[in-house]
Parts: sequence; structure tokens; C-alpha cells
Amino acid sequence: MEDIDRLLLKLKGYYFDHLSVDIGFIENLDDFEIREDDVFIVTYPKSGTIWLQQLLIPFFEYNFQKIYLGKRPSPGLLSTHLSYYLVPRGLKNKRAKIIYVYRNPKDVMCSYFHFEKNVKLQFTRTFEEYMILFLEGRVLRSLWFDHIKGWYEHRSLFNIQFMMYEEMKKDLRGSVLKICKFLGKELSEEDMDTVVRQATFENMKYDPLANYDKIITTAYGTNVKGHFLRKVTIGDWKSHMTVEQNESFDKIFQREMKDFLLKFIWDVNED
Ligand SMILES: Nc1ncnc2c1ncn2[C@@H]1O[C@H](COP(=O)(O)O)[C@@H](OP(=O)(O)O)[C@H]1O
Ligand SMILES: CCc1ccc(OS(=O)(=O)O)cc1
Repeated sequence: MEDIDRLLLKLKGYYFDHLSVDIGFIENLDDFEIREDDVFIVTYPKSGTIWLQQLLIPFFEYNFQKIYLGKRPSPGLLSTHLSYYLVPRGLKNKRAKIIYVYRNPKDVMCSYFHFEKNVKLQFTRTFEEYMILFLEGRVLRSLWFDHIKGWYEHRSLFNIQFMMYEEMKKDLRGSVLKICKFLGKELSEEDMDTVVRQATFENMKYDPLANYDKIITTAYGTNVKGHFLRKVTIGDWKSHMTVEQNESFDKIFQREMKDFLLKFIWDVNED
């Protein structure tokens, strides 16, 4: 497992991938101009980023199409997996709004494992090996615990709304209402119906835009086997993790997340 540091690129203490990273852009992030009406979707991978995006909007630090973001239309809607300390100064000054989507980390890990397996053809790790890397933060976008704790503990710096993937899954309409309230937007019943319908899994599952098909094949090649939209369940981890793996995950989770205030939903029957 020693090849991780060759496959990934650590910049400013955070893992990026060689393929997509624009080093100059990352180095100058602090000065990137943030506008009052910008909205940022912030996630750790596999937490529901694309669900929030719905339409093809530029991925802040992926930008394969080399769109000049300085000329983005207003309001700008951007998404990022960056850690709180890497984002532009303007965000830390509450210039724009941020929606942070989080998901229970066992399902994140399982979703990420499949994504890596499907997209990166050289990926040969077993689930057991992947779990070790995930829990050590030796994966693209580094440690899940650091990501969520960093954003949550520094929330007073930002104009930020936290959303839970599992709550969106259980009550999409209620979640859209919460987002609208945060963004100061009011939707008619009809528009609300359209937004909710467009964001259902059934509607997005085979949508090439929602699955980043073009971007992914441009970046990773045409042999890519999988899609971004996969299983979409709460508690998928139960069909991946052994009792021992689950116990060791729980031990680390309890140590890392002691006193953490946000709640998590691990099971589809849980409220
Ligand atoms: N409309 C939707 N409803 C529920 N889950 C969705 C969704 N669109 C995407 N997802 C899920 O979000 C995960 C991908 O997250 P991201 O966009 O951050 O990479 C995948 O999880 P699974 O692999 O568990 O199915 C994907 O299926
Ligand atoms: C914008 C395309 C893209 C490519 C790869 C991604 O992977 S990850 O979520 O950062 O692991 C995301 C988006």
C-alpha cells in the first residue's frame, strides 16, 4: 500500500489526484474572488455532491473544461471537496453561502470503494485494504474525520448550512425547502414539484450529465465501468463490512467524533 503517495498528490496537507489538479489554481486559492451571490456546495466525496448539483455546474477545483471562473454567470453555483482551511478568503469572510452535505461515513467509504474500483482500472485493493486507507486518510481528499470536523468546528467563520444525505433521502421535499430558506428563495408548489422530481434517483440514474460521463471518460478513459449514481441506500455498509470491521470502525469513530454535535443515520429504519 506504499504506492499511495505516488498515486496521489499532497498539496497544502491535502490529497489531490495528479490527473485533475491545477497546482497554480490551488496555490492561489486564497485570493479567488468570491461574490456575494455565489453558492458553494461542499462535500467529502460520495456524500451526495451530484445530487445537490443536478445540473452541470463547474466543479471548483476539477474544471476539466477550463472554464474561466472569473467570468462565471451570476449567481455562481460551484461545488468543492476542499477542506475548510483551503478555501478562498472571501468564503471565510461570509461573502457567499455554503451548503455542506454529509453522509454516514460507513456508506461514504463503501460508495468510494466502488467508485475507485469502477473508475480507476488499476485499482486492485480489497475492501479490507481500502478500509485501512480510508481510516488513515490515505485516499483522495484525505481523512473524512478531518473534513467534517474542520468544517463544523469552524462553522462560525462561514455562512453555512449543514444538510444530511440520509435526511434528504427520507424527505427530499423538506430538504429542498430547507435549502430554499437558507438561500432566501421561495418556490411555487409547481416549481417545487419539478425540482423534487428532477432530483429523484430514478430521474438521475441514467442521466449522462448527472453521472459526469463525458468528464469522467475524458479524464480516466473510455473503459470506465461505473456511474456516479450506484445503489443509493442507507446502510449499504451492512452488506460490505464484517462484524470485526464494523467494530474497529466504531472504535475509531467514537474516538474521533467524541463530543461532535451533528447526528448521523446509519440504518434505513432509523429516524
Ligand atoms: N438522486 C439521488 N438520490 C440519492 N442518492 C444519490 C442521488 N444522486 C446521487 N446519489 C448518490 O450519492 C453518491 C455519490 O456521491 P457524490 O455525488 O458526492 O460523489 C452515490 O452513492 P452510492 O454509491 O452509495 O449509491 C450516489 O448513488
Ligand atoms: C468533475 C469530475 C469528477 C471526477 C472525479 C471525482 O471524484 S471524487 O468525488 O473527487 O472522488 C469527482 C468529480
